[in-house]
Amino acid sequence: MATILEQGNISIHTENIFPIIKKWLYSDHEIFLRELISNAVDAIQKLKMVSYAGEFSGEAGEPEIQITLDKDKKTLSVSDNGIGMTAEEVKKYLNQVAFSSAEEFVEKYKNSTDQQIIGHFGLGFYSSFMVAARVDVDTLSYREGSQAVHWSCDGSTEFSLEESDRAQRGTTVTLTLQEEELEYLEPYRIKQLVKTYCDFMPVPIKLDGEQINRQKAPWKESPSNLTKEDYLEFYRYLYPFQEEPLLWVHLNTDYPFVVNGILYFPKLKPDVDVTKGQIKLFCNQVFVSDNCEEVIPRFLLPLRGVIDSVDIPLNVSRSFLQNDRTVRRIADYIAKKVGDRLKELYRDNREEYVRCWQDLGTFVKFGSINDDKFKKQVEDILIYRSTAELKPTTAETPAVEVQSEEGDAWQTVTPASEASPGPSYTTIKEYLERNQSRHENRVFYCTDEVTQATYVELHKKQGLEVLFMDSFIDTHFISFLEREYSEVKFSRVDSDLDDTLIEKDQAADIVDPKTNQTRGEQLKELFQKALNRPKLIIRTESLKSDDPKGTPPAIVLLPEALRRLQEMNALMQQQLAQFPEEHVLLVNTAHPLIQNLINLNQGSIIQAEGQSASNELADMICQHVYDLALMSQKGFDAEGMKAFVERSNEVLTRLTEQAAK
Ligand SMILES: Nc1ncnc2c1ncn2[C@@H]1O[C@H](COP(=O)(O)OP(=O)(O)OP(=O)(O)O)[C@@H](O)[C@H]1O
Repeated sequence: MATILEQGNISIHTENIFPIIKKWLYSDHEIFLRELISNAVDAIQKLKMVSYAGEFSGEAGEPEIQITLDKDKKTLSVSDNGIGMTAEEVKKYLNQVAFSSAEEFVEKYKNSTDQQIIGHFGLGFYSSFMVAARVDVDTLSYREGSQAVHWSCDGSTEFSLEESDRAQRGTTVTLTLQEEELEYLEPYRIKQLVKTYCDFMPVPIKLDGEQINRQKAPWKESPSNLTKEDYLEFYRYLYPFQEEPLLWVHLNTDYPFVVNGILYFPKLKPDVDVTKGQIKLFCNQVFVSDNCEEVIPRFLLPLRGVIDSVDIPLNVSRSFLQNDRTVRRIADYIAKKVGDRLKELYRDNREEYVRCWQDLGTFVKFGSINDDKFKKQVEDILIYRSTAELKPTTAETPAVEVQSEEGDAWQTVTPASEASPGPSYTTIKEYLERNQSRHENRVFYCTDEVTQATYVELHKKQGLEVLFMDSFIDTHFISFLEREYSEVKFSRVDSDLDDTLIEKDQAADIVDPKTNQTRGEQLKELFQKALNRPKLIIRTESLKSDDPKGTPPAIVLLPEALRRLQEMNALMQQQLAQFPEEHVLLVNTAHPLIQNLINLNQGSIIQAEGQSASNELADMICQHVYDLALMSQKGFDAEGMKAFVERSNEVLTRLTEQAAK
């Protein structure tokens, strides 16, 4: 029989602390394991420290934590080969420190209705009583000549302390589980918990001899020790079966707060919910939370990876966290690092920057709209694909100031590819400077390269530079740019035609003595009659070109203000913008087809009263020209498509009949 060293009452001030602990956050009982393993890790680290300090000269052995499950005895034990405790320490730490921290915690939160406590850290050792009917601690201190001791407590405020015959240094905490907590005897459940909370703890955690944690936490390593493959491997580990990230940033600072972490830029998809964070929050390699929406700026939510900081308060509510000064400074630090990373890539590897821009751009734009500081940081590296043929970008292009701190490493996923001309990219500033003499303070942009191809081509042919603003965030971003550059007018290529695209057409003004109408008026009337759309505005202009056949016979224009109104209404009603009936059909009088049309129609006027065959054909061709112009603005509905096909066949039949005559 072991010598009983002491029996007594644990000094606590809150009566019946156990029922409160047991009830505390029922769903979070599982954190007891995290707490026990954290204590075991601490005990192992402490042994290292006393060893370094020369206070321990014995054999430390390989650090390790063992979890043992015994279904018969209904026990779960966590065993470490750390520093251990003397009888005095057991009394001090388990009876007083542990209890007082548990008491303090319960005191603080027992009336709290806010269940959103971020980490539930600090409950410590006594969280065991959430699941255990009895807790036994068997421990032997590293101190020479120590007597091993056994502490036991059955959940009441009474404890017993006896001598133990334990021979190995370290501590074993054994929980005899309550009947309703027997799930913690299942190996799969323990593996799952270790994987969630303790995967990156720096000591091997073993269950039945098998190591069940990954142990290595790359974010704690020096960036210079990590290869590209290490970063990628870690990403795949955290987010299996996902596309490779574009690039990453390794956070590593000790002052004025401690933050470590690796943040990855994933490829952004329009359907990704950017309001849901996927960055994992850790505290000293212990998993805290699956998102840290309160810790990082909103616009950084699309990023993935890990942030680890002991300076983020965890026993607080999420709303408190948001307003915490240190947390806000940490958030600013992270945003700045991300901005620096992008600037560095822009400066050092422009090709790579451009390659990733399709995805990065959305992110950078989102950040610019949402965060003024970030906007200032990245405004010079916001680029747009342009129709201008600019010189291939090189590393010598305007340098961007990048602040780098020792220890921060920036890596890119793909090495710079061989220089290839590729598409040109420009900043708005460069665009405005380049085009100042031709169209001051005016930016032409295109939101859909395919449907707006005709318009882009028209601009290009006349040497007007068009920017592609075709990512899903760009509609919002253009409004943002307009606020930023208040003196600049942004016009979509299909909103109106710049004067430089139009030639003064003398012929259109000639009055036909037979009808007393100008050619322009005749055409307008012809189209009005054929199309019969009262809201349609018909304009006749001669489009400038060396080869009129190369320009379209007609185009549909949608005035900028009108289109935006439409888009806004649609947004408010959460619908897709409908194509407004009120739009402009610009008929290109320079095109041979339009010239022929006038002749065809005139022929019919002379020929006969009423609707002649050529009259009919002219009408049909008008409708056809309109349909073709409309096609680049909107698709046909079923009826429109049917009419278009039928008319195409009819027009072709008539034309072939005429040609065969
Ligand atoms: N496995 C162990 N080996 C050695 N000492 C231990 C062990 N477990 C607990 N202790 C001692 O008991 C004390 C109380 O533990 P407890 O978990 O309640 O609080 P803590 O670890 O100090 O802080 P926290 O509340 O953040 O967990 C510890 O500080 C430590 O000195």
